[in-house]
Amino acid sequence: MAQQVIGFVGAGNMAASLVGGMIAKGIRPARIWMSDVSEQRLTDLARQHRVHVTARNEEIAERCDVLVLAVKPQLMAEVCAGLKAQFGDRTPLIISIAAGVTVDNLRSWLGDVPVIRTMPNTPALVQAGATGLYAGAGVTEEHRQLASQIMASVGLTFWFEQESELDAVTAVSGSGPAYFFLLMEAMIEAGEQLGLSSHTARQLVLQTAWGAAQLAITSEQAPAALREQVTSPGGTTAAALDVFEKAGLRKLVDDALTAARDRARELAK
Ligand SMILES: NC(=O)c1ccc[n+]([C@@H]2O[C@H](COP(=O)([O-])OP(=O)(O)OC[C@H]3O[C@@H](n4cnc5c(N)ncnc54)[C@H](OP(=O)(O)O)[C@@H]3O)[C@@H](O)[C@H]2O)c1
Ligand code: PRO
Repeated sequence: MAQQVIGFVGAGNMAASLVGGMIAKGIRPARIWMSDVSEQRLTDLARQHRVHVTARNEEIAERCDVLVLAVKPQLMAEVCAGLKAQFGDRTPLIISIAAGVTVDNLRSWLGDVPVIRTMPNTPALVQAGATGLYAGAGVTEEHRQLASQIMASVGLTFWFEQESELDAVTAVSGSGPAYFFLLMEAMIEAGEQLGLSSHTARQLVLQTAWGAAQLAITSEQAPAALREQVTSPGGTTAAALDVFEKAGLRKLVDDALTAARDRARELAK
């Protein structure tokens, strides 16, 4: 990757996951700046990752070639106003990771700068992320490659032609890790109820989740076929799956992802 300096505005959960993954992949910490309102958080990140930190977002705008906007969507307008004042004649590449916030929103606050909107997820921390990207007006092929390189350093990347698709990406993979964590929590609790120790239930559930994901990723067969291979007719798995299906799990998942997609749309307003 070229030697551009990359600044993160907002050093919370998602920014820390991206930075942790980028550094583990070999990007030099000296090329990374992070700003936040929490001095403690910055101190911890500087100690952990050896990145540059500052409490002034303006310093990121002054120093960095690429600005990754990683504050909550509701704060984005205010934060962008502070950044814009520092650009002068420079037009840094803007990469937003905020849910819902559109390229038009961002360019109305930041002016005529190239904006790439993205939706990563927290498994970026272990280079197992999935990121959707959309290029707005003024984005060059070089900008695209730079954003691809940053996000590809922490997992898979997928470019989209329609910006609206990023709201669906948010519902599927941006929020997605939380759905799987919820299922893990529920399975660990159920395992404990069935008499396993907390430690054993946790180990069994996590290894099973990891193994199922690895199998699904590496197999040429669809998840439905892999599920059928676990399910002996009249056996234990069939008994469990019958409970899930009768309770309307598929409809529940559909409703949940639609709610996430709709919330992303609302955040744009
Ligand atoms: N978490 C995810 O899984 C995920 C995935 C994809 C995309 N995203 C997007 O990533 C963005 C950040 O989400 P997050 O989950 O990482 O949230 P977060 O943990 O709350 O991180 C945001 C950070 O920004 C700080 N901050 C608040 N005001 C600021 C300001 N004026 N200038 C600089 N920093 C400021 C916050 O500090 P305080 O906490 O002290 O306010 C916090 O440390 C959101 O737009 C979200 O949609 C998140
Ligand atoms: N976390 C952010 C949210 O919950 C965006 C996707 C994952 O809004």
